[in-house]
Amino acid sequence: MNPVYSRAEFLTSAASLKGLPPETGREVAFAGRSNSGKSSAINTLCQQKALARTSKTPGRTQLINFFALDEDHRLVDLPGYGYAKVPEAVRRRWGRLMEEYLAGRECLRGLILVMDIRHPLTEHDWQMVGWAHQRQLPLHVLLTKADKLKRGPALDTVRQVASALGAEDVEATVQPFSSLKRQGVDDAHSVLDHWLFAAHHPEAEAPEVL
Ligand SMILES: Nc1nc2c(ncn2[C@@H]2O[C@H](COP(=O)(O)OP(=O)(O)OP(=O)(O)O)[C@@H](O)[C@H]2O)c(=O)[nH]1
Ligand SMILES: [Mg+2]
Repeated sequence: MNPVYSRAEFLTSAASLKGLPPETGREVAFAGRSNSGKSSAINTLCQQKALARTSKTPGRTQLINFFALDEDHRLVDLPGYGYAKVPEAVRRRWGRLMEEYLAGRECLRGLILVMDIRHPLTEHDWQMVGWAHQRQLPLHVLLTKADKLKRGPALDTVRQVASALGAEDVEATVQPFSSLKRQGVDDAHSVLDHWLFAAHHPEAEAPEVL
């Protein structure tokens, strides 16, 4: 494991786009329904118990939480969605904040979409997929709480989700994950390493004219 993850520290919380930290380096955001296990996944991937606050009560916080791996690399815990008891005005505000963050944040290098393996691809999940697709942001799906299903049904769900995304022409990778059992940690680290730390490919850029 890349040692930067275990060195992660809370950086800041933002309630609006004005509160975002400066756009230095790269970041990867974790989005998902309330209670899907985003904060738990961040803690598991960083080998820390209480880096991101987890809760049995969904829909508590509407903040974007930033965790610094080092000066130039961040993991971002986005506010959860889909919680029925949230008032309409809060929901609308959430939509605007997410859309603007996802569309405008240039240092954002990829989106990890976290879904409970027993309830994948809700309407709001598709909205996140759509926003990522619009700016061609790489997308990786963590199907969390995989410990709640037997291996066969879990793998079936992985295939179903991959094919549902493929049918909409969305390029994405999909994996089972469990914070409880620490399942899928290496696969998720590979994706993060690639998005956050892989070198740019200079050949993909326009050649300099001498
Ligand atoms: N069995 C099991 N439970 C999990 C797993 N991951 C998270 N949970 C539980 O699910 C609940 C919600 O987890 P959180 O990580 O707080 O979920 P969240 O997506 O950050 O929720 P919000 O911050 O409200 O959006 C907690 O009670 C966790 O203990 C997992 O892999 N397996
Ligand atoms: Mg959370």
